[in-house]
Parts: sequence; C-alpha cells; structure tokens
Amino acid sequence: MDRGRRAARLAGAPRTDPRDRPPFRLFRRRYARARGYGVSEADLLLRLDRVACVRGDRLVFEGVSLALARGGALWLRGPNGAGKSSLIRLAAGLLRAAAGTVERRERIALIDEGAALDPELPLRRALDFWARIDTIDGPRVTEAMGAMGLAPLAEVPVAMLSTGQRKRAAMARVIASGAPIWLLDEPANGMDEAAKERLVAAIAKHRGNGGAVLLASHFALDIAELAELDMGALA
Ligand SMILES: Nc1ncnc2c1ncn2[C@@H]1O[C@H](COP(=O)(O)OP(=O)(O)OP(=O)(O)O)[C@@H](O)[C@H]1O
Repeated sequence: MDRGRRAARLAGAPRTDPRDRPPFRLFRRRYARARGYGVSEADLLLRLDRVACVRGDRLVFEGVSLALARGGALWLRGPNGAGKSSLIRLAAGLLRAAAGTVERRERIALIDEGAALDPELPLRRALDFWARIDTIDGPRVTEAMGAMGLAPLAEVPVAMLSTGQRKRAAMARVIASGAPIWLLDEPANGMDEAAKERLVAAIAKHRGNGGAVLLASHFALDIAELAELDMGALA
C-alpha cells in the first residue's frame, strides 16, 4: 500500500479501494456477543474501537474493533506476524494505537514473552514481590501457585525453571493479581498437557468470577464459549 493511501486510511477516510478487506471476520456468534451486542455497558471490561497499529513504518492492521465483557473470552489467531502480540500490547497500553481508541475499564494482568519475574529469586519470593506491588496477600499467591502446580518449586530460583515451568509461574502471577482483564500472549507455549489443563481451568474459573480473557495463541486450547478473531484475515 502506498504511503498516501495508508495515511488517508489512518486518518479515517472512507474505504474506496475494492481490495480493502473487512476489518475482522466473524467466526462464531459468541464473537458478536464479545463485541458488545446483547451485552450491557455495565458488563464491558475492554473495548477497542477501529484501532490501527503501525510498527516501524508498516501498517500491521487497521479497523479492528472488539469488546470483552465479564465472563467473555476472545482468541486472537493467525500466522506469524499477523499482529496478535501487537494487539495484546495495544490492549495493555504498552503500544499506542495509530488510530482508534482503547478503553480499559478495569485492571489488567499481562503475560507476554517475558515472565517479568526476578531470575535471581526463588519462585515464591519472586511472586511475593509482585504481590506487594499489586497489594495482594500471601494466601492468594499460595492459591495461584497451587492452581498452576508450582508448590514443589517454591524454593527454586526462577532462572533454573524450565520454559514450561516459567510459563506456569507467569500464569500464577496473573492469577494472583486479581486483575479482571487477563491479556495472555501465547500463555501455553512450552506447557505440557497437564499444565495446559491447569491453564484452561484457571481461565474458566476467572471467567466464572466475572473476569475476561484476551488470548493470543497459535494453537487452539480447549476453552468453552470462545470467540475468535482471525488476525490473518486482516493482513
Ligand atoms: N518492535 C518492533 N518494531 C517494528 N516492527 C515490529 C516490532 N515488533 C513487531 N513488529 C512487526 O509487527 C508485525 C506484527 O508482529 P506481532 O509480533 O504483533 O505478530 P504476531 O501475530 O504476534 O506474530 P507471532 O505469531 O510470530 O508471535 C510483524 O510484521 C513484525 O515484524
């Protein structure tokens, strides 16, 4: 796309080019709910409205709108480079949208490629560090570690954890945070089947408690009532 046309589109000019694609592809009726249809404003936790993302000098996607309500979950799927991580980072406020708006109505907890846990500390102390920042109490950390099967690893330095164990630790931090909005970028990477089951169970519990989940993943997880947004269709 040439620069003039891209600039016009970012400025909100009407689409006239027949090559333009719709901004998203609807896969399941649940997605319509996730976008806000039939969901009261009071239930909404996260809304992206006609968002565009530019990385470097490249337009990665534009015109993406979605909404997550309490109890909702949306799976961002698509090939490498489609913009899944970028969308998660926009939702987290770590990237600025080139166009459109991002509205977060509650606290977020994020998993991305880094575990954000001090590699020098034993796992329990590394999680307790974040618990103090998030002003949550010890029992919640214990519970989160239990949910991800981490109790036996409490005294192991984070640097010595395997890839899958580190992902489980990052997930425990999200669980312990108590944040209603979970932004999970490839949370299951490196996890074995048992850990994936724990992850799926944690997501179900969080939704049951009125939380919501935005999930980027290359592969499907066995999550009930999951809306889908194919980022590959935007490229
Ligand atoms: N820091 C950056 N600076 C410039 N471009 C970037 C940067 N990070 C990502 N990109 C580009 O943005 C596009 C989207 O990347 P992103 O990581 O969001 O995709 P993804 O769908 O998550 O990919 P993957 O499946 O490989 O994780 C890619 O073309 C990538 O090269």
